[in-house]
Amino acid sequence: MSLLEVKNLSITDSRTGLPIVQNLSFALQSNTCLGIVGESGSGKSLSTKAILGLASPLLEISGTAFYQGKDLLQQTGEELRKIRGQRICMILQDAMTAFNPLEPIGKQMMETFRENLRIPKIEARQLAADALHRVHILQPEQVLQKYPHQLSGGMLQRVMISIAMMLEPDIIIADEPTTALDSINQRAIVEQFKQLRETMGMSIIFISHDLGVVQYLADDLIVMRDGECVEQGKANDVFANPQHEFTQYLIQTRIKLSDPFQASMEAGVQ
Ligand SMILES: Nc1ncnc2c1ncn2[C@@H]1O[C@H](COP(=O)(O)OP(=O)(O)OP(=O)(O)O)[C@@H](O)[C@H]1O
Repeated sequence: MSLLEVKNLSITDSRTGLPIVQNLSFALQSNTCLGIVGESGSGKSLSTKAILGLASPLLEISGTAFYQGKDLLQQTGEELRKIRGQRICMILQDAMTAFNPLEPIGKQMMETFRENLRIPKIEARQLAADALHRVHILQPEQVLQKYPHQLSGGMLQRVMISIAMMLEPDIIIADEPTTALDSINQRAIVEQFKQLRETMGMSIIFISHDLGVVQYLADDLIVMRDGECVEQGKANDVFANPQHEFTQYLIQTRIKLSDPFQASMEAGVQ
């Protein structure tokens, strides 16, 4: 049985009546990575946000998204908040917006752990330090004292991933987590996602423009254009033998854009 099964997800702008996403269906199996690629504005982010109840209330959402016997599209805000904190985590492209700029990173990590894992303060503090250690952040105690603006984008991404690691969700949805990073940081983050799956058994939905990264990480692939899925299948098959002309075009043109990532992979830079 699939961990998450989305059927006929459609999203319409209720102000204009215009469809934004149409009849998107996919299944996420446990301990696999599903890559979602497609051009900008094709509805990749919005589809996953809608599933988690994070889309604007001005959008009309229909279809089903079953997770553990529950249709996420029918849950209350409170139930979805619980699921988001504990079972399905979302990691955003711009890590800076995920943190409160006015509080140190460590305090924010502790609050997240205390709320979702129901552990005492002292344990939460230790967990925050352990979390940073897990993602190879040196001198974690010092980093815990820092405010978000004092850390680089790559570092904040790692912090977000480390929080997700400790919460041990079933699913991590990563929305272009490497787009804002240079190739060395990109490589490190991609390796961390790989580890999440391999060592912690999580399932990942990985949204990206970078076909090289997706090819490296994904087991299954969805290709979106103009709010519709134009092709889906096993990632290896799609990359080896793309059927839809849009996928062929993407693979021919976009794979070149991931040259810096490929080069860093070949050089073995960590
Ligand atoms: N609240 C909203 N109201 C109306 N339209 C919206 C809203 N949010 C997003 N859209 C539109 O939905 C479409 C899909 O946006 P989405 O962010 O999902 O694209 P995307 O494929 O993730 O693109 P990118 O790769 O640039 O992040 C876009 O045309 C966007 O303008």
